[in-house]
Amino acid sequence: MDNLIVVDHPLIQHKLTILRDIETGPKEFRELTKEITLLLTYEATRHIKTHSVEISTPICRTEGKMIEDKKVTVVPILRAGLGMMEGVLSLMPNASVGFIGIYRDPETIQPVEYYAKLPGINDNEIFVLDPMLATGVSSAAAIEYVKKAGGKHITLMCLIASPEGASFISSKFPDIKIFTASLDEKLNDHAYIVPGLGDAGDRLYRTK
Ligand SMILES: O=P(O)(O)OC[C@H]1O[C@H](OP(=O)(O)OP(=O)(O)O)[C@H](O)[C@@H]1O
Ligand SMILES: O=c1cc[nH]c(=O)[nH]1
Ligand SMILES: [Mg+2]
Repeated sequence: MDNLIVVDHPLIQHKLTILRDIETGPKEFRELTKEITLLLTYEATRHIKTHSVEISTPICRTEGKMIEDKKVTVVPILRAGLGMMEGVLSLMPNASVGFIGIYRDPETIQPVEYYAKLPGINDNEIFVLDPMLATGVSSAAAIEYVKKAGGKHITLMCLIASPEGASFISSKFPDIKIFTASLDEKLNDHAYIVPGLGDAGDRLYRTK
């Protein structure tokens, strides 16, 4: 899978290990989700354009490079993607944010879309956020929605991907890169990622 990038930096591995631990409570879980996402963002934004600006240092005039984060749109998939949002926004505070609400029906394992509000996305760089790429149906539904709204430059960021989810997304959207902190072993009979971290939304918001 050429379009799957596993960002297995030691700092990310360390934080992901604590995140997975069943003993880690919601406060730390939220902090780690933000921190890992921030580190993933560093890699996932390598391709974004820079432009030259002239500035004065205390010594002389010089040219520097800057990004235009006003042309970036972040799209967390509710609920659990919300936990990743601040990690991206802390590096690109002028990005616009769109929200897509999707939950996975536990019986059918099909995505149920219940909310969507996207800003104008024009030619923006779009980062879809979904912490768990399990079967991939939720991310695929969100990507389809963003594409229908005119999104062209889409990157998917997740914390943990399953082989099944990663190959589903990469065959459906060969032009989309997936950045993940880990490619896990497999899905279990309930389509949960193994070893995974359980239900990301429940752990972020203590709903179970
Ligand atoms: O790859 P998939 O098989 O689609 O599974 C992944 C999705 O499942 C979870 O959402 P969930 O349905 O638990 O909703 P929540 O975020 O509101 O908890 C998770 O946050 C992903 O969006
Ligand atoms: O392992 C999984 C699969 C789907 N959703 C989660 O939150 N975790
Ligand atoms: Mg959930």
